[in-house]
Amino acid sequence: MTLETTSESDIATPSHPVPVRTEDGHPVRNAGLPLDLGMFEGHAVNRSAAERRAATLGTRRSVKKLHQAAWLVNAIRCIDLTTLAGDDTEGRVKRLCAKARNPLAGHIKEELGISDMPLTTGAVCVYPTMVAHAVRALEGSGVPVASVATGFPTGLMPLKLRLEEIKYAVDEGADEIDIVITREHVLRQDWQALYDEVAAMREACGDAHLKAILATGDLQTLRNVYGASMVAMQAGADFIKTSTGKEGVNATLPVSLVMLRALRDYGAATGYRIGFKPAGGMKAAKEALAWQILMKEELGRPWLSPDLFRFGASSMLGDIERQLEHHVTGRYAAAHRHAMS
Ligand SMILES: O=C[C@H](O)COP(=O)(O)O
Repeated sequence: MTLETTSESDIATPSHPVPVRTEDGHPVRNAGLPLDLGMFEGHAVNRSAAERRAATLGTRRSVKKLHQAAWLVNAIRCIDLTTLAGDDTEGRVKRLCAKARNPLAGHIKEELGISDMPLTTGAVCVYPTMVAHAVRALEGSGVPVASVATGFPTGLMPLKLRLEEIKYAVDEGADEIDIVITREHVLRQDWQALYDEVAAMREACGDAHLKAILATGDLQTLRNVYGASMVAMQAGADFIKTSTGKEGVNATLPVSLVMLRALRDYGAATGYRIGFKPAGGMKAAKEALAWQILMKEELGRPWLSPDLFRFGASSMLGDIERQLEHHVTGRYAAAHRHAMS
């Protein structure tokens, strides 16, 4: 099974290359930079060009039918399987973790010829008080636990408490922390305040990786999206993420394109490879295809791996499994058969 498209571009050669992996094989973490407004102020974003570019992704037949199954299996590897609901319970988290360990039914894996492939989701993503349940349920699986923190989803809490929340989630065993930024800092163009808060959050994370949720649906302009992406990376974010899933508008392809261009520009300037996580509202397998095509065409093959790419989704896995079942049997299963995703 291969991941083929009609076109692909690799990230520009960085002017300051850094090693891609550490000696023990882990990706080198972004060390950040001092705040540098010159990297984004005055940067124009052409909304209609971004929308036109995004619109072609869903319509071009750039993933041939034969390869679609491989792309869908790859999407599973990159899902942060998520539950972020007010009525979350230990039982729900345990069921989600069981699905993360074993995301695809045995007969589908068998028909696809991947029975021996160790397939899991990229992570499980939960609220801080659910982290310990997830850590226990995922023990020995290698599936990381991600926790939202910092007053998710709005972030409107004193910074001291937001930093305490990060430390709590890390102490409970979270490997990754999905923080939210203060949207007002972006809307007021107070880049120093944004930089300082994300840098403090990165420090509070310690060894846990920081994913910076920009809540792009609240940021008003694509220029703000580009600036916020750049400042989050300068402050040391390991991933930039579009949305909480709770804004009026969540992940969209045009916004993702702007974030990826920022990520590419930051990579070209520093050599650091930053991850990207579109999140919120993605439910269909065809969306998993469109986003992966975007990643491959904008950044190249390394950004098709869970080290550098995640989907934040509570209900996309079910449709992916359904499409794969159709691929191998020619029939669609009822949606409730793949309910826990
Ligand atoms: O970070 C993940 C999102 O909260 C998931 O959003 P969703 O429930 O719309 O898939």
